[in-house]
Amino acid sequence: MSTTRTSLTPPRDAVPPVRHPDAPAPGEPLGAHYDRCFGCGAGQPHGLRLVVRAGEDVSVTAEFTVRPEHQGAPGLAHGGLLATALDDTLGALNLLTHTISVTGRLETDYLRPVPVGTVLHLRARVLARHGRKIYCTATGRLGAPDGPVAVRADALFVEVRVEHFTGHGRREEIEEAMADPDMVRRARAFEVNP
Ligand SMILES: CCCCC/C=C\C/C=C\C/C=C\C/C=C\CCCC(=O)SCCNC(=O)CCNC(=O)[C@H](O)C(C)(C)COP(=O)(O)OP(=O)(O)OC[C@H]1O[C@@H](n2cnc3c(N)ncnc32)[C@H](O)[C@@H]1OP(=O)(O)O
Repeated sequence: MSTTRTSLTPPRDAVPPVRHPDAPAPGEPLGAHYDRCFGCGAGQPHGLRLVVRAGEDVSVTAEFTVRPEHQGAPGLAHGGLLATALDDTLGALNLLTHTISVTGRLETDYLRPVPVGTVLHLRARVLARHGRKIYCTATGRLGAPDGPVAVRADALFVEVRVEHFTGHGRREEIEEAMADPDMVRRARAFEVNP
């Protein structure tokens, strides 16, 4: 892979994103894309347990409460975990567009420290799409949806087929996921999305 692909600015002929007609209404919880996801899964005891909701247009909101196990310095959240929270919130946009895409590039700005105990209010939205490339952006605000911005990210997600997971994931987790009819139904439904 080339290491020179740095632009996160959508090209001129990128198209606006489309919210899928079956996407949950604004304010509705989106649930986890995978129960054992480190970001949003309820079945992941060590995870961030993000609570994600559909937003307006092609956007989502999420809340993340910073716990003591998330520290990088005394009393402050670890930057990598904050990037994870942004990444997972961006990933939840898949549930609005009915697309399966993965992070290709994530560029994060850390603007303010985030103390333990903070509720970080995250918002992500898709800016544009160009072929398989999905350009999106996210912010994390301290304490309230209109609080000061502590972290932000621009990202490029790349659409993949379900074989991305079945071909690369460890066999035992893939078999477990394939045994879950909801998971398989969702994956297939997303794949036929034009
Ligand atoms: C039963 C199984 C169920 C499976 C699940 C089903 C349903 C769930 C539904 C949704 C949930 C889906 C995902 C999870 C969501 C959230 C979790 C948070 C998000 C993550 O945490 S997700 C993990 C981290 N993520 C990775 O683990 C990716 C590793 N990586 C790769 O797998 C490849 O690298 C890939 C696929 C990215 C590309 O590979 P590829 O071979 O398919 O495509 P290619 O390289 O040709 O790129 C195509 C075009 O993207 C441009 N491009 C690519 N990479 C770029 C970069 N870095 N910078 C700038 N541009 C880039 C190229 O320049 C080209 O552009 P152009 O078309 O203009 O030439």
